[in-house]
Order: sequence, then structure tokens, then C-alpha cells
Amino acid sequence: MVKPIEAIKNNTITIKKQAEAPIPTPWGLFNMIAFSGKSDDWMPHFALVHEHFDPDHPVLTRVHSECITGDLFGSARCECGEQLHKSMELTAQAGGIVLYLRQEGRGIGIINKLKAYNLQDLGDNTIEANEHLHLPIDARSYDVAVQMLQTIGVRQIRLLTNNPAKIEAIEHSPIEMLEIVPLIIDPKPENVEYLRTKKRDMGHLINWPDNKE
Ligand SMILES: Nc1nc2c(ncn2[C@@H]2O[C@H](COP(=O)(O)OP(=O)(O)OP(=O)(O)O)[C@@H](O)[C@H]2O)c(=O)[nH]1
Ligand SMILES: [Zn+2]
Repeated sequence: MVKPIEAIKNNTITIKKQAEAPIPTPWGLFNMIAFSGKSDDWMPHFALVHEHFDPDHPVLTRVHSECITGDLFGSARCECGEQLHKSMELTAQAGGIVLYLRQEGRGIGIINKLKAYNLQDLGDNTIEANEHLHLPIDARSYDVAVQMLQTIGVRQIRLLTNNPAKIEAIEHSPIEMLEIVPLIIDPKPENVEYLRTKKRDMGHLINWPDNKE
């Protein structure tokens, strides 16, 4: 059986719309579309398409990787939950799309991410913890996001991100990126080190308004 992350990386999947339904959220009405491959051995990716989505205009788009701890339980170890909610708010205002990719823990999965947290509590940063577990620092691929956007009929986007890897992935795709829209969240004591590592060592384009390091 091909593991999902390998299939995504090897670009061997062909994404398919499996089902869709409207979901009213605190930010607005979105059509939620579940995509998966031919087999059901991996969890579906989601596209949340706002009711005012118009494929003939550049679409404000968030490509968000799953973070159960932050997105679902509001963990302050990272800024994911706040980024997701801000993305819902901004895409609702702009008739945009949130893609929710099941690449938990930058692709290492929730069990390994919890193990990485244990190592971070002993002094590792977010990169070193993955290395000590002999896991990739970032195992994600965005090919699936491009396939989803193409299936929905999107041609031009404004991408909500600070992550250079996402920018590069879209730049090398048939989707035209007209603008990179920063998604900066104020650091908290619990995640300031995590954010500093992303900025300093992973090249994330994070410029806090008051110029915190
Ligand atoms: N391995 C690992 N993954 C983490 C850690 N903290 C958060 N994550 C994962 O990092 C990913 C964050 O993805 P996104 O929300 O798409 O954001 P990003 O890649 O930081 O880039 P932006 O678009 O700038 O927000 C999620 O899959 C989280 O589960 C950590 O300490 N270790
Ligand atoms: Zn997170």
C-alpha cells in the first residue's frame, strides 16, 4: 500500500472530489469539498470555498497543513490555530478558499509530533527534535494543493503565507500567483522560540510589527 505522504511526494495521486456540502461557520458560509485519491487509505484533504468565490478573479487562498493540537485544541505551542481562524476570516471577506491538507506535523504525523514536543521540552528546537527522531524537518508537498485548485477551476491566486516553500511550490505550478499576503500572528511566550526558529532557520517571512527578533 502506498503511504499518503509518499504518494503525494511522488506525485502519483490523482485527486478526486468525493463529496461536498455547505457549512455555515463563524466567518461565513463555505462549501466544504472533500478530496481523496482512488483508494481510501489516506485521510481526505479539504477545500473550503467561500460562497462568494469567483474563479474569474484572483482568489485569496490559504494552503494550511493540519495541526490537530493548534487547529482543534487551541494549543499555544504554535500559531497554527490563530492562522487558520484568521485565514477563514480573510477568505470570507474576499470570496476566497482555505485548503486544509492532511500533512500533520509537517508530514511526520501527530504521534511523531508529540514525540518531537517531548524533545523540545528537553531543549531541542523544532528542527533539532525532528532530526533526533531521524525524521525529515519538513516532509510536505504542495502538488495536491495545486491539483485541488485546478479541479475547482482556480487560475490566479493571492497566497496567504509566510512560508517560502509554499511560495516556491506555487511558482513552479500552472497556477499564477499575483500576490503573497503575509499571515503574521503576534507571538506568545509559549511559541516565541518556535516562531524565531521558523524565521531564522527555516526562512519564514515573519516581520513582527514592533520588530521583535
Ligand atoms: N514536526 C513539527 N511540526 C510542527 C511543529 N509545530 C507545528 N508543526 C506543524 O507545522 C505545520 C504548520 O503548517 P502551516 O499552518 O501550513 O504553516 P507553515 O508551514 O508554518 O507556513 P505559513 O503558511 O507561513 O503559516 C502543521 O502541519 C503543524 O502540525 C513542531 O514543533 N514540529
Ligand atoms: Zn501547529
